[in-house]
Amino acid sequence: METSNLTLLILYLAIPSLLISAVQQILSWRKKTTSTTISLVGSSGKNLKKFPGPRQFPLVGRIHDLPRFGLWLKFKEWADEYGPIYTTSVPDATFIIVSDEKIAEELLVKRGHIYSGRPQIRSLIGHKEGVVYSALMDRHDTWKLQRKWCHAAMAHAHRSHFYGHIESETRRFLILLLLSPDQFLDHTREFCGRVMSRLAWDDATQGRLNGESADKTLHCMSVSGPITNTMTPLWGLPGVINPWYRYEVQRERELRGWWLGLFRRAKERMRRGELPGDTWAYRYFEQVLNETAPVTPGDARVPGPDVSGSKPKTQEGGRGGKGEGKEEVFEKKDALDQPEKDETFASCMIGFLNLVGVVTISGPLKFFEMAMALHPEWQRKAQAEIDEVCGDRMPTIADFEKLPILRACLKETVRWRSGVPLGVPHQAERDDEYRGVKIKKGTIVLACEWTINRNPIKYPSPETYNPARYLDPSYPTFQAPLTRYPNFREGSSMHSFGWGRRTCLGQNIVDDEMFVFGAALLWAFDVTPKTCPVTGREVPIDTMKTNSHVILEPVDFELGFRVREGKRERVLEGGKEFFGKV
Ligand code: HEM
Repeated sequence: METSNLTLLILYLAIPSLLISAVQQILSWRKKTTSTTISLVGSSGKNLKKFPGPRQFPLVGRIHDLPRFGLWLKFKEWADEYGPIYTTSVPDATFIIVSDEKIAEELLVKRGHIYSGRPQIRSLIGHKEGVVYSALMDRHDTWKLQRKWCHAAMAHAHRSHFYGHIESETRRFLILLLLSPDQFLDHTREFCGRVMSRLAWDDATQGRLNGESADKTLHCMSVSGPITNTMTPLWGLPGVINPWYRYEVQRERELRGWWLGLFRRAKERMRRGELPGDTWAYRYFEQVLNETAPVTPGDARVPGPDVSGSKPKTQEGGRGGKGEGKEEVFEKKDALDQPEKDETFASCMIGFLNLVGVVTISGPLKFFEMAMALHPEWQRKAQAEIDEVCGDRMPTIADFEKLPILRACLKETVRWRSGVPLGVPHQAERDDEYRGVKIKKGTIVLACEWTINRNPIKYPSPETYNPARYLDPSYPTFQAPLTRYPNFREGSSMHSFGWGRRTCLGQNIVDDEMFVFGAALLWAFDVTPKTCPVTGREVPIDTMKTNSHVILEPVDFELGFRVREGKRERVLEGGKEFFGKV
């Protein structure tokens, strides 16, 4: 059948479902109008308040002028018009959009016991229930177990500064940049994918796939993704004529199968005593052997105590753990024969942690590369600092305290071009009232990061890329001592990582990974805009051109990377671990 015929057939079949949904909408709208009218007149006879916001239209709310791409820009425009808290709606959902840190704090942190659910993303199957995407689950036992485990695993790895994986992958990245600078966007994302895959399974070869898979998943969960995320009634079409549903079933099956395969391969290596101790998989299997691993809720076994303080199985700078405790592992190997549902639970828990850590970091790193090219004055300041501290050796996390200018450049990058510009939506788990306004269970509360980052009082001249905000005491975001601040774990501007019970679990690795990558890049290379070989002019960079997922990466821009004097040999030397003699 030709595509156009197929489209006609789909539309033809979709019409009854859309009509039914429209009738349902009218009925529920009438019901809502009546109850809203009643609730607007309180027992005292006074009108009750409601939040300001754009005028809502019957059936559609404001769906017609919510762009599928760059939604945060529209939310900022409305914030300028309606203030720091306003309401809007689309069919099936009411939103409260918050653009002020204090209000977000009051709702999402102080009232975290109410506002910590996650709203339904239409095209992502069963995400609220679990077990696949912990960041998108409602606040139930599966989420609690996964969050607790991931939190402890991340904290444990951070104490060893991620076992040197970041430095080692950075050395590989630098050599790739030397060899094929035009592919810097791919190299940057692959770097992030490899760090995560090493941490998860000791399998860096999955790094590229990790990025691609994260990209596909993000597409499916974004407003800009499948049309069924906005035209939600289409999701109700029967499976045979529902290409979006069929695609999603297949995609999720592949994702889970891939994670389970990696999990089982790691388990086999654990049985043979060959899995390094510097991986999250090792940590989990060790807990299974000690019967303290978290298991699927409802399982007869109860999860044991948090074992994050257990002795690390790595040695400084080395792989460690290989073969350690080998005999004991063999003796107890039957304990690793788990029910499939426990394997699914654990493989998704580790798999998702590994997936979420790829583009969340590669987006900000790509923006950092862009910012350095556009602001050579800041690049030079950061390089002067790096040269003084590190000289001929590549920077490592040990240089953290001594490189505040570099840290300020990184921190300002995440403010200037947010990686998660909408924030991640929270959902009211029950009815509530805030500042005299009733908020219904199910309302979606969005603290819009893009707008919060543009508060002119906290961030004067917010559109300007200005790392001095974190270095100069005259700015409201400055914090001392500069040996410690700015960073991505604490202090000012932590709103970038979300709120309350759902706060990001990746802050530690963001802090280490962005620091080492940024410092090493500027140590080895000068980053410039690209010069067109034909015209000799600079190729313009559109700093707003990004994908439009919930997590942003800049796209379609070119840069030049010139190895700095005396650094070529050093870079080649550092890459030997991966490439031998290049
Ligand atoms: C600059 C990079 C990053 C930014 C800006 C960021 C931001 C965020 C935000 C805004 C949320 C939602 C918080 C909320 O709902 O209020 C979140 C959640 C989360 N992040 Fe990150 N993130 C980053 C990197 C990472 C990394 C590298 C990892 C893991 C390796 C990670 C793991 C998570 C997880 C697991 C959640 C879900 C928490 C939950 O729902 O319980 N993030 N992050």
